[in-house]
Amino acid sequence: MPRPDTPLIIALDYPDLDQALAMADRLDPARCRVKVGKELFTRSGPQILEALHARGFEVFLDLKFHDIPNTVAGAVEAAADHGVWMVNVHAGGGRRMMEAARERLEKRRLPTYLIAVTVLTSMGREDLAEIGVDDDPLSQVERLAALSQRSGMDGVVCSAQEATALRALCGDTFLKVTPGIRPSASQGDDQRRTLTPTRALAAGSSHLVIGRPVTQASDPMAALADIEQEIGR
Ligand SMILES: O=C(O)c1cc(=O)[nH]c(=O)n1[C@@H]1O[C@H](COP(=O)(O)O)[C@@H](O)[C@H]1O
Repeated sequence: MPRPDTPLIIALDYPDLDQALAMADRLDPARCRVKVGKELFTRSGPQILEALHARGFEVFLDLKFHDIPNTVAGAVEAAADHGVWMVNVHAGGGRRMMEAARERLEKRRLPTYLIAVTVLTSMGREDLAEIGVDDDPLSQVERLAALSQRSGMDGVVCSAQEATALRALCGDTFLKVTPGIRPSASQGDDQRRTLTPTRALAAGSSHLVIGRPVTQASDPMAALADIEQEIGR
């Protein structure tokens, strides 16, 4: 099946397999990718990946691994063995952790994209101060993105607010996967650093991760169609 030519990744943030697949069955694998996160994977296990692959979806397994290098390398290898399109780690785990993960994929020639989370989009300057980072989110994102690139990552997770700066710092081909996408009319929820789909793409996001604005909409398909129309797809 050809790779979908779309920046959209729909976050299947549901508490069980049935609800996640009910949503997936309404989506078109030619028009979006899907993301499986911590809640769904912890409840359903790898069978959700098999079910989504059987439906033709490319899957971003978002488990944000953050542990010692050997443990993360093994976890990333396990994810890649499930055939996922993309997997992520926390850049805060450091260079040796990211390099170990990259080396493990290289050794097995596994094609899964490996990206690193910089600063969660739910965090603002005050949240960073509380964990001892006395800096603005942009500076910390730039620092961690540069480290991620040096450590062999294919890209980062960041907010779209930082995408333009990262394009200048890390180049066009370095992936900028951006959650915190909020169509103008909808709410921010627990997100702090948000942008609309159109502005996110204009800023240089390579992929838009969208959850609640679609999954919690009264008519999810209409919400998705609005977003596709907004970004000209
Ligand atoms: O790695 C992620 O996907 C991620 C990183 C981040 O910094 N912020 C963030 O929101 N996410 C994920 O992106 C999705 C955003 O969902 P909504 O806020 O509902 O659109 C959730 O599944 C989050 O777990």
